[in-house]
Amino acid sequence: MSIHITAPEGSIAPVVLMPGDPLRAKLIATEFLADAALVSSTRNIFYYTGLYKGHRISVGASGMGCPSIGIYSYELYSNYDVQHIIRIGTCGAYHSNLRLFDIINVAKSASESTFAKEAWGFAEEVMLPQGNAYAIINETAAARQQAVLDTSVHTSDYFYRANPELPAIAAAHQCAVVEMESFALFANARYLGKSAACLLTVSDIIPTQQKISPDQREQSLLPMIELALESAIRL
Ligand SMILES: O=P(O)(O)O[C@H]1O[C@H](CO)[C@@H](O)[C@H]1O
Ligand SMILES: O=c1cc[nH]c(=O)[nH]1
Repeated sequence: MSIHITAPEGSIAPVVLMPGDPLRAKLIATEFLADAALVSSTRNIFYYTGLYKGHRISVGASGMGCPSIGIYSYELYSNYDVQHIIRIGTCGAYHSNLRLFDIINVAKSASESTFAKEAWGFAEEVMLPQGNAYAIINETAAARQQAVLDTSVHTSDYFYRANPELPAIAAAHQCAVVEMESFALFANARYLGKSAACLLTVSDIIPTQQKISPDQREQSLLPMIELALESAIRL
C-alpha cells in the first residue's frame, strides 16, 4: 500500500500500462484483460490487474499533468516494485502535416517544467525514455507492420494559454506534438533506475482545430492500446 494507491502488496504486475484517464484504464481492463481485478480505486484513480495472452499486466491511470503522474509512477516503482511503465495518452499536433489517429512512440520529451530539477536535481530540459520499453515498442510495431512515428514531444504544464504561437521550447527541440506527462514519468524512471516509455495518439491538430470527437475517442485509441499490450508481453 502507498499513500495514493491502496492495492494490496503483490497485486500490481511488474508491467503497468498508464493512460491519463481512469475510465480508459477501466475500458482496457474490461476489453482486453482476462480475470481483471480492480486492485485500487483511491480518488477514483482505478488500477486493475489481469492477464493478457496469459501474461500478468496491470493498467491504471496517471491523472493529468506532471505532478499527478509524478506521484503515481513514483509509488508504483518504489512501493510496488513495478519495473516498466508505458504511458498511453493523447496529444495535440503542432503541425498540420501530422494526422488525427497517428501513433507516436516518444523519442524525447522537452519541458519547461521544474519537475525533474526540483525533484531529482536533473537540470536538463529534455528527458529520454528509460530502459528497454521504447526499443521493444518500436520492434513490436515493426513486427506488426504498424506505423509508429518516432517523435519528440513537448510536455506542457498548460492546456490553455493566451499566446497561440509555438512555445519556444517546442521550437528549440523540434517537438511535433504536445502532451502533459511524459517528462515527469521519464525523470522518475531515470532517478529510480526503472523502465518507462510513452505512446501517444494524435487527438487534435492545433493549427486547424480538427479533433477526435468524444465518441470516436474510445475506438480510435484501440490500435495504440493493442500495440502497448503486445509490447508489454515482450518486456
Ligand atoms: O489522454 P491523456 O493520457 O490524459 O493525455 C493528454 O490529455 C490530457 C489533456 O486533455 C493530458 O493529460 C494530456 O497529456
Ligand atoms: O495535452 C494535450 C493533449 C491533447 N491536445 C492538446 O492540445 N494538448
